[in-house]
Amino acid sequence: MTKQQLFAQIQKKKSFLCVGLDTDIKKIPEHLLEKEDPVYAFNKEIIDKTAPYCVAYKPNLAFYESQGVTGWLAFEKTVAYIRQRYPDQFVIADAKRGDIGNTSEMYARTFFETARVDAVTVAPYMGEDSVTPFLNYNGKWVILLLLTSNKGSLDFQFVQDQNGERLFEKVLRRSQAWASEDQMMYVVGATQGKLFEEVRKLAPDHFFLVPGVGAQGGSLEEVCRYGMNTACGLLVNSSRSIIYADSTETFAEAAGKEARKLQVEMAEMLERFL
Ligand SMILES: O=C(O)c1cc(=O)[nH]c(=O)n1[C@@H]1O[C@H](COP(=O)(O)O)[C@@H](O)[C@H]1O
Repeated sequence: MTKQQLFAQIQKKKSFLCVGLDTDIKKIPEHLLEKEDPVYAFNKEIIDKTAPYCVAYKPNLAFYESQGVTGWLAFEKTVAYIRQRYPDQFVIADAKRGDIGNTSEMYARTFFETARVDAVTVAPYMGEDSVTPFLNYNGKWVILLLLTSNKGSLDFQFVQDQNGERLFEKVLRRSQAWASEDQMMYVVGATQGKLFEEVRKLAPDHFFLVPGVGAQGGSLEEVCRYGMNTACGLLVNSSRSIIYADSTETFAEAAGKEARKLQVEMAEMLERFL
C-alpha cells in the first residue's frame, strides 16, 4: 500500500486508528477456549466488529510466538483473513526485528513473502545494514522504533553526543537517507506528548505509528495537535483498551464500541488539525 492509498483510507473512514491484536490466550473469553483455534476465533470476531472504524491492524508477534507453532498459525490465518475480507486494511507485523544483513533478509522474507503483511516494526540499534534488507520490497514498509512509549525510552533514546544531538534525533536524521517517506514510518509513543512537535519538524512528511493511547494513558489530542501533518501522518494504535473492553460473550461488540469511540474522536481531530 502506498502513502497516498493509506491517506485515502484515512479520509474515507475519518479514522487513523490501528487496532492492536495483542491476543493473549489467558485473557480471551472462556467460551472461545473450546474452539479449534481460540486466538484466531477471537481475532476474527474482533476484526469483523472493528473494521468499519479503523484503517490498520497490528498483531504483536510476541503474543503469537509465545504459543509456538499454534500461535504462528493463528498469526498467519489472521493476516490472511484481513487480506481476504478487508483488503483495504494496512497490516503491521509488530515484531521489532533487526540483525546482521543476511539475517534481516530472512526476517524480511518471513514477514513480506510468507506472512505477506504491509509493514514490520524494526529496531534501529544495529544500524543501516540491519534495516536496508527490509527495504527491498516494493510497496512494503519499515516502521523504525524512534521514541518509544515506555519508561525505558529515557535510558538511551535521549542520550546526547558531544554536539548535543540526542540519539533519537540521530536515528531520525541518518535513517531518512536510507528510504523515503513512502517506505519508512517511525514509532513515536503517545506518551511523548509535546515532543511530537520536535519530531514532526525533523520529519515533516513521514507517517508515525503511535502506540500508547488507551491502557498507557497517552493523549490523542496532544498527539494530533503536535503530530498531525497535511496527510494526517499518524496511525494511532490501541490494543488492550479495545480488544479486552469486555471479557464475556459480547466481547466483540464491546471492542467495536471502543473502536467507534476512538474513531469519532479522530474524525473531530481531522476536522481541527488537518
Ligand atoms: O512498536 C510498537 O508497536 C510499540 C512501541 C512502543 O513504543 N510502545 C508500544 O506500546 N508498542 C506496542 O503497542 C502496543 C500497545 O498496546 P496497548 O498499551 O495495550 O494499547 C503493544 O503491542 C506494544 O508492544
